Amino acid sequence: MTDAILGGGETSAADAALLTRISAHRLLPVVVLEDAADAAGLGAALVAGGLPVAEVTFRTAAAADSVRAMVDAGLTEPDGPNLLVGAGTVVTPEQVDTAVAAGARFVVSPGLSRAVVERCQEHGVLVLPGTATATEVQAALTMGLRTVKFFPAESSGGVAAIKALTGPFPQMRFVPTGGIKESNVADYLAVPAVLAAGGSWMVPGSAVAAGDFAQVERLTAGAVALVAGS
Ligand SMILES: O=C(O)C(=O)C[C@H](O)[C@H](O)COP(=O)(O)O
Repeated sequence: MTDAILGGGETSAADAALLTRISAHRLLPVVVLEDAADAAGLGAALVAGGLPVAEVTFRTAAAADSVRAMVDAGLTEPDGPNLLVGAGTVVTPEQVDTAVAAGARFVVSPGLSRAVVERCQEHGVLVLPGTATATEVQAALTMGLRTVKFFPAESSGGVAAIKALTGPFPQMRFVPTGGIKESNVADYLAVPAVLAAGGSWMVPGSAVAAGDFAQVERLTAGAVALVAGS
């Protein structure tokens, strides 16, 4: 198989650079914000905890404003906190437009949608669509992708499933998400095909709602320490 047959290899240099950053952090915090007023504090807590990356899920009405608030607070400044902000739970092309306009640098989907992938490609924004089966991974490959989310990771076979998928798809890299926590994250990160692991345990909704960013920072620092070297 060649890249020509498969619709082109991944990625622009910009996408490759973002993947390198995500890979270096090893973790992709999945953030749910009900109120954009909490976004800057939450982003700052992630930065202070040593994990300057956030996937802001478009499950809430506050998502786009939350992304914008992080940008407006200066958190994404390359010479400053250098927080890498993306959008999660993006399921329609219109949401891609909204997320990109708000300042999202990457887009994550729970599933694989050609319409979403193509809209991201039109914007030139990195997309990590969800896959859970060989059929979906193969479809992503034909869309020119080489890195996908593996979701929902634990209930889709976990580490064993990812290892099995790397047999027929040695060129694919995975960002497993869903059911990953402190107790199993190292098992995922030990798989060479795993670029980073997504999770929400360092950003509990209760702490965010209470404005307890010190707790978020503590949990984030703990997560960073846990995966150091893995
Ligand atoms: O909605 C999406 O697009 C998602 O990305 C779902 C999240 O990946 C999971 O909700 C995170 O899973 P937990 O770490 O188990 O909380």
